[in-house]
Amino acid sequence: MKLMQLTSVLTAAVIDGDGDVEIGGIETDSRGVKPGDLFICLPGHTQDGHQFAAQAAEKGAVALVVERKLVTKLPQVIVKDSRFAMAALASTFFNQPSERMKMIGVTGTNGKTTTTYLIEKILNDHGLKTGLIGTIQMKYDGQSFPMPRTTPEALELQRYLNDMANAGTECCVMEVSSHALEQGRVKGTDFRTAIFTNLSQDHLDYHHTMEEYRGAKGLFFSRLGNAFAKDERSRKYAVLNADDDAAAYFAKQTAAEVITYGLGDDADVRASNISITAQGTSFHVDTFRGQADISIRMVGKFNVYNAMAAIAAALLEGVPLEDIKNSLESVPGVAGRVEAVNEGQPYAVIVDYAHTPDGLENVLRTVNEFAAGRVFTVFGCGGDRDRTKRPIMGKIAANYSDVVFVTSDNPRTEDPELILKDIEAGLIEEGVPAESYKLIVDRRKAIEKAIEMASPGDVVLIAGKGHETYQLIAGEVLDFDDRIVAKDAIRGRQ
Ligand SMILES: CC(=O)N[C@H]1[C@@H](OP(=O)(O)OP(=O)(O)OC[C@H]2O[C@@H](n3ccc(=O)[nH]c3=O)[C@H](O)[C@@H]2O)O[C@H](CO)[C@@H](O)[C@@H]1O[C@H](C)C(=O)N[C@@H](C)C(=O)N[C@H](CCC(=O)O)C(=O)O
Ligand SMILES: Nc1ncnc2c1ncn2[C@@H]1O[C@H](COP(=O)(O)OP(=O)(O)OP(=O)(O)O)[C@@H](O)[C@H]1O
Ligand SMILES: N[C@H](CCC[C@H](N)C(=O)O)C(=O)O
Ligand SMILES: [Mg+2]
Repeated sequence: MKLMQLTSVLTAAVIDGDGDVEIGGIETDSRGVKPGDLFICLPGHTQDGHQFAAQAAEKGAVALVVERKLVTKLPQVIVKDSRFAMAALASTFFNQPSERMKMIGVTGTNGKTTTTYLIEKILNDHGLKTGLIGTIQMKYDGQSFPMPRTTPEALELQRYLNDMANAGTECCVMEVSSHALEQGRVKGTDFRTAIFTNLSQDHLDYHHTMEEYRGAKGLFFSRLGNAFAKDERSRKYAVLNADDDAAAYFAKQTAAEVITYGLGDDADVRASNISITAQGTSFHVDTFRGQADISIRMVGKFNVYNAMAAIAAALLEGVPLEDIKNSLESVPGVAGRVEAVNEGQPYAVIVDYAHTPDGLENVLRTVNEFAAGRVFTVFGCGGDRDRTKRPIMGKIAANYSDVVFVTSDNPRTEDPELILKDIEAGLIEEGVPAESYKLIVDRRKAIEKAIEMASPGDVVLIAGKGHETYQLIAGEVLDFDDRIVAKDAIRGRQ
């Protein structure tokens, strides 16, 4: 495709130089440029992509997209916002892949991964070829790929969506993080259904205040298109958790048809008679397409919410409620989400990805509902991320546990001991006696210690890292999997 043709989607962009140059690919990282590429200079949070234009040229870039004119021999396309340009050019270059599939997106502080997994399962069982993009992986057409982040950057996203659509995928269900919305990573992606799970504290390092954080999530709903399009395929839906205060705000922002779920009588999809055991959760559900009694194999009231969101989304795709029920009941669980580590030991060990105050409180409430004995919680908080959540999570852990093992999550570039101290501040403020908690920097040792102390009937909850198979310490990526470490510790004791 010629530069002029590709960039014609950017009405106000100015081309300085030869617009007839042939563009073979698009790249935003100079280190990955291949001959024939168009290099887009992005102003980042730590670096300015404009500084790498010369390096990109050396590696064979044939044109640049810039926000300010550079001294260069290459033709350059001058734009106001190169992130917007990236989204527009990527979706054009890859032939608008989101218009070739039904796109379902899930945003919210907690429950995105779980909800996307449920929807993917229901739609695939129904015979709709469905792909998935999110925290754990991307998968479609029997293949899966690990993902470095929850929501890919616009350029990668359009590339992946194109691969998916070309493989015959009919629906794509993906997680849409608040970072992605704020950075415009899903601009150029045409969503049919936007789902909201819940809003609670996280990422205040990035969004600063809860209002800003809510505003970022709101972008998802305000950007959805027309609810009343003539052909059904083009209609838009906002599926909102009516029990969360933010739902009313999102409902106001959107031009899509609002479908609600929750426990209240007014919700379009509403659950009642919730019953939780260590094996799973059962509930009754009333919907705009009938009612059913459903028993899922995942524990926790919060999973009833995830299931309701999935039910609403699947009903909108025409899946009968009876089929939805069968699919939901067949899901064994999602990796690293309330995942039991079972080596035949007389106490329970559970690995969970709760890494926010609300997530931790929810999973601990659930654990307390079925724990026959004491509850031991092993957890930490990630470094280079929201610091204000640390003491809050410390308090929550103490309130719902008999003993708390405060340890490292992914310290990244921070001093691990100081992160533990931030969490301890919450424990001290709460007046938790010193014998009720331990600070153990080494996560393996903390897990071993908790498991060593467990008696029959006790529950050891290991929270924060879930499916992760690594630990990020001082810039290094070390092998670490809570499930394997816990297994070794259980076996070591036996
Ligand atoms: C805060 C944030 O989201 N940062 C993302 C952002 O980084 P940045 O703006 O700092 O980029 P930068 O390093 O300054 O570089 C600017 C430009 O120069 C280019 N560059 C840089 C160096 C070089 O040698 N050559 C070169 O061309 C870069 O490719 C980039 O285009 O753009 C980068 C490239 O796309 C991302 O990798 C990076 O994600 C970082 C790694 C990250 O950790 N993000 C997390 C916080 C995140 O996005 N998390 C959410 C999940 C949140 C949730 O749970 O809800 C997610 O969606 O995963
Ligand atoms: N609907 C929910 N409400 C509150 N907490 C939840 C909900 N669903 C899951 N959780 C808790 O949050 C943890 C993370 O769940 P999940 O991975 O589905 O969320 P996520 O939104 O994808 O997280 P991330 O932002 O890291 O991608 C779970 O392990 C569980 O403890
Ligand atoms: N998506 C979340 C993951 C946090 C997982 C936790 N293990 C950590 O490293 O903080 C984030 O980017 O904040
Ligand atoms: Mg996720």
